[in-house]
Amino acid sequence: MGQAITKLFDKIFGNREMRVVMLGLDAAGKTTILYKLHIGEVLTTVPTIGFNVEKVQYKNVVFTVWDVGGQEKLRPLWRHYFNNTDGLIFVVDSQDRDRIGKAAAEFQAILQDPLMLHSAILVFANKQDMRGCLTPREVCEALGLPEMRNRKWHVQSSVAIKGEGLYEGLDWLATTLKSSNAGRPVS
Ligand SMILES: Nc1nc2c(ncn2[C@@H]2O[C@H](COP(=O)(O)OP(=O)(O)OP(=O)(O)O)[C@@H](O)[C@H]2O)c(=O)[nH]1
Ligand SMILES: [Mg+2]
Repeated sequence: MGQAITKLFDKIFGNREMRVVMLGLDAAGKTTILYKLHIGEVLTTVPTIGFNVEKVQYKNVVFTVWDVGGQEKLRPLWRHYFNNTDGLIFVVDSQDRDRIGKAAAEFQAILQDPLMLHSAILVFANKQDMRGCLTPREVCEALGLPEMRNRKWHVQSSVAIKGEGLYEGLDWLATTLKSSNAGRPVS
């Protein structure tokens, strides 16, 4: 009995490991976000060909974050990262008004993949420091999130180069994933 309670307690409050895939068009700021979270610094990035993967600990959740290159020719490869994914982080360059429609089309395509039907969705409306950018609400509407039923989603305003909004986003993801009992206990 005591053991069963301890196990239950661990399941709810113990450390958990979550697998997260971070996608978005090229130059949205994915790699900047990953390394700001991982080492606390802004690195000079080059366009990602392939992927970067790092572990990021937040509170008692260890996120394994896969940051996949967003150039057009690389996007068909995204689906290879969908398996066993607990959460999707979709990064939008809020200043790139010309390509918000393209970002929305790619976003909708990801969500329709059978492997992604149950993943929680965190959107970073990034580059909020840029003049004339779309507001987080505009990004939310452009992506079609308000019409989305039966999905857990959240739009977080961010400035990756200053680290603003990043931990707030992870906080939502950690809380949401834990409440749906996603992820695996850390062994
Ligand atoms: N002003 C501003 N620039 C940013 C912000 N976040 C990222 N950048 C810049 O945007 C450029 C692209 O950032 P990356 O992190 O390389 O973009 P990415 O999404 O990884 O791009 P791919 O690897 O090609 O898919 C870099 O010059 C970053 O410094 C931000 O919040 N504000
Ligand atoms: Mg990159």
